[in-house]
Amino acid sequence: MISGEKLTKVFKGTIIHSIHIHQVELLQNHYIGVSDSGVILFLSDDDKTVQEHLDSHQFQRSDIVDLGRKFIIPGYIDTHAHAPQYHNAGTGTDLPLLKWLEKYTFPVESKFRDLEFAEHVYSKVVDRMLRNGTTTCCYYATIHLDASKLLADIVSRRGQRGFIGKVCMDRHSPDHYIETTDESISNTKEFIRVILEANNPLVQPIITPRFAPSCTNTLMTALGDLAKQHNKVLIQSHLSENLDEIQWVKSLYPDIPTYTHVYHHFGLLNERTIMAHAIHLSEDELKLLKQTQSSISHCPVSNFTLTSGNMDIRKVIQHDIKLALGTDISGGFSPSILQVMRDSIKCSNSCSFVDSAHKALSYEEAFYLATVGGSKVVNMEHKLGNLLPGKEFDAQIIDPFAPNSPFDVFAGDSLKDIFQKYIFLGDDRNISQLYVKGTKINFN
Ligand SMILES: Nc1nc2[nH]cnc2c(=O)[nH]1
Ligand SMILES: [Zn+2]
Repeated sequence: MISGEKLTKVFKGTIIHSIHIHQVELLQNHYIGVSDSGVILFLSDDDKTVQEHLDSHQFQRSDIVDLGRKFIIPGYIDTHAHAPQYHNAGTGTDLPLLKWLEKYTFPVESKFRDLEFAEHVYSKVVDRMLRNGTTTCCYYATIHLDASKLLADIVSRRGQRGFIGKVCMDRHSPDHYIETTDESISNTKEFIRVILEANNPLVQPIITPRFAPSCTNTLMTALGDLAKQHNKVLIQSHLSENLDEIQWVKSLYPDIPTYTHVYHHFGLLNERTIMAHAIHLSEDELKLLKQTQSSISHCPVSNFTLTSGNMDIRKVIQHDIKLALGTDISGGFSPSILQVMRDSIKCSNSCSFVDSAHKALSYEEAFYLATVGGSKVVNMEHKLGNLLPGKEFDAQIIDPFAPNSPFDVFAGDSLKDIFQKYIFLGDDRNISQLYVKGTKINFN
């Protein structure tokens, strides 16, 4: 038992979560108890054990919430999303990365100097992410300090867990959307200071060089130094997404062997680093990511939409690189990690068409990546990812029989069938309740 904690919530019914990449546990007739501080105190189907917990906390059996035909799963972890780009989600899907950045993305991001506009879009994106079951999100904001603070504030007010990055870009960017090197460094320092001082354990800063081409060597060096100084703060960037981008990096750094080595050169690869996309990596680059304990955020919806390519997920898993999923709003058009899970399976299926040795990703593995995988990538596997005792209760109550549910359950369907139908066909209509650290989120 975890001492000193007051038991405030007990649910009885089906709990579904991952322990290992190949294994989803479907636990029926279980009890899960949550403390007032949002920590899971027990998860058990043993009557005697449960009764002892209830007795020691003087918790009345009549206060146990029976889940009925609903089930509890962990909240989803989106390890790569651009909050300002939510404004464009579902549009501008006709261009590859570099043209897409120039035509659609930089123009919309530049509008976030206007705090009223920022408040409007940021409130919508955080609500939309929560509505889709994302309890933790790694957000890129924009270059604007005030709007980035505002995003952190909105995430905090709505009760989501978030890593918020003020984007850094001091070169190769349009005149209307660029910062000086000094501004980028001093505003990043200020942003980190303000977020850390706010002292909300759910909301953390994340160091965010947009990608190597948009940061000068001076800026990259300063961000590497900052990462060393703040040795708990995560780092996020983009890596090897598009062939033209890779060529560009090669021309900028002819003396550095690979794109991945560029980040390493500036001290930006370590166990706190999340690299989005990482599609076209060589063996040496995969080895470097593993050696530095850096992570990959796999963003297949975006990779299909921007025609960036198929990441070979099996290769990444075989290299034992920390791996999770990202929506990459709005390169990816969907805010739903369920959609990302489905596209990760499709991407892997299509890898198997050209490589018969490629074992396609299962839905169980995709679910693991969306939950436990995410927790490892944000270095919070001791607190998040599944519903084991001692972890924090970031959870979704899923109702497969919700009114207007997008799928049907038939008499012969097993629990496993129902869960699989939810993974492939479910959506926000199936989310009955959402919790972050034991606190129920009110949907707007
Ligand atoms: N998908 C994606 N790739 C990028 N590379 C640099 N910036 C971006 C971005 O905003 N989205
Ligand atoms: Zn991105």
